Amino acid sequence: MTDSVDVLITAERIPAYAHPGDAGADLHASESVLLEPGERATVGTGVAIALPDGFVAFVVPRSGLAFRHGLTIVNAPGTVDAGYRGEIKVALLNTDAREAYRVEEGDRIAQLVVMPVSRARFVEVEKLPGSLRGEGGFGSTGFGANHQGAHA
Ligand SMILES: O=c1ccn([C@H]2C[C@H](O)[C@@H](COP(=O)(O)OP(=O)(O)OP(=O)(O)O)O2)c(=O)[nH]1
Ligand SMILES: [Mg+2]
Repeated sequence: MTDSVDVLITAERIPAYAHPGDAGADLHASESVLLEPGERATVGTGVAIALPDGFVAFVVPRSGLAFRHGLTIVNAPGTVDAGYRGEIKVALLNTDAREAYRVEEGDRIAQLVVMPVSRARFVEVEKLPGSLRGEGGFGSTGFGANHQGAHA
C-alpha cells in the first residue's frame, strides 16, 4: 500500500482490511437481524468516524454475501459524509426469492471504502462544449461484441 489516511473512530469492532492492498475494510453487524425473502433492514455497525475534509467513505456490499445469498445493500454505495458523526448503518436487502437470511451480531456485512473526493464548483453556462459522445447514453453504443455507435 502506498498511501494511508488517519480516520478517527469509535467502534465496538474496528473495521479491518482482510489483506494488504484491500480497498474495503469489513464492517461488522452490531445486532442480529432476520431478513425474510425480499425484505430489507437497516443494520447497525457500532462504528462512527470522523473523516478528514476532502474524503468520503462508501458502504459497499460484500461480493460473497451477494453471490451466495443474494444479500445486497439497497443504496449501494452508501455515502458517509466527512461531517457525519452518527453510527454507520447498512441498509441490507435480501434479494433471494425463497431463502431467508439471518445476520448474526459480529458478522461482516459490508465493507467501507475510504476515498478522496472533489467538491464541484458548478459553473453555469449557456451551452456545454461538444464531445464525441454527445448526448448518447443508455445503451447508445449497443450491447453486442461490436461497437454500434455513430463513431464505429
Ligand atoms: O449507507 C449509508 C448511507 C449513509 N449513512 C449516513 C452517513 C451519511 O453522511 C448520512 C446521510 O446519508 P445520505 O446523504 O446518503 O442520505 P440522505 O437521505 O441524503 O440524508 P441527509 O438528508 O441526512 O443527507 O447517513 C450511513 O450510515 N449508511
Ligand atoms: Mg444527503
